[in-house]
Amino acid sequence: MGAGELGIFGKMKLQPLLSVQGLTKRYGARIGCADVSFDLWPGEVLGIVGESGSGKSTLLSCLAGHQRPDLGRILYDGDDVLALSEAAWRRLLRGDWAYVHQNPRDGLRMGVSAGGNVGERLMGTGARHYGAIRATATDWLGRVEIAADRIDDRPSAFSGGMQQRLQIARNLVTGPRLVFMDEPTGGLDVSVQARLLDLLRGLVRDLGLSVVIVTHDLAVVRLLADRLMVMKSGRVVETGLTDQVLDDPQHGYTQLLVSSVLQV
Ligand SMILES: Nc1ncnc2c1ncn2[C@@H]1O[C@H](COP(=O)(O)OP(=O)(O)OP(=O)(O)O)[C@@H](O)[C@H]1O
Repeated sequence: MGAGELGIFGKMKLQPLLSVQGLTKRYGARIGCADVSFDLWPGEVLGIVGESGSGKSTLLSCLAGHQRPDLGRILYDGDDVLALSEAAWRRLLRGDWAYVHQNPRDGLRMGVSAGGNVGERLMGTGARHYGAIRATATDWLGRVEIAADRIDDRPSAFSGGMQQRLQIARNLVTGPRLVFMDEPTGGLDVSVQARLLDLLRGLVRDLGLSVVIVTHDLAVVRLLADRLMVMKSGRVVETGLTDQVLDDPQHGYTQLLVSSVLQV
């Protein structure tokens, strides 16, 4: 293939969107996560599962820039994100990356209206026209099944499920390419969880999102994740296609996890 032909393809799908190599984070003598490596391809959903204390949150917080790993590399679109300038980091976090917290209060501004929560993130990427921002916010509230007449209400007046859907709208309004999710359905009633999962699945599919999702709930990854990574004591013990791992687990720990013998 000549150089001209390569140019046609550019960066498109020739490299992973996210490439993680040897990521390690210790808390003193204790291991948070150790030597974690994986690639995430555009449009792929990777589920990270494991019992409490297995290192899922540590890994996610290092990936999303909430903590700095002790060792390892994180490449996003080929760029070393640990070497980015502050300004470049902020740009990434404002638009291209999104983070859905387990507790919507951690991802929303509770004193700002629902429309303001969505509009604020849009403004962070340069949107300035009030009418256009409000129209986009209204559209996004609709996409997460929040009635347009709630646009001026504060999230504190919303149910837990609505707050979580609003947090999702706030995150996705900028059209991020990479979304981190930390137990997005945790702490919700079972029926609310089912509706949220359905919504998330539709959005992920329609928008072609690349997602890293951490959960202890295997039903969540069964529905959402293309591929699974199983963690134990900070290390990856098994990876594979979701159905393969759940239906035919190879590692003893995964077998326990799947048979629900482990308290996760
Ligand atoms: N801030 C911290 N200081 C010290 N040790 C920590 C800290 N955060 C996590 N750890 C330790 O790191 C290891 C991994 O914990 P982590 O919270 O990442 O696991 P997890 O799989 O996300 O668990 P959970 O599902 O309960 O959140 C555990 O041994 C934990 O005690």
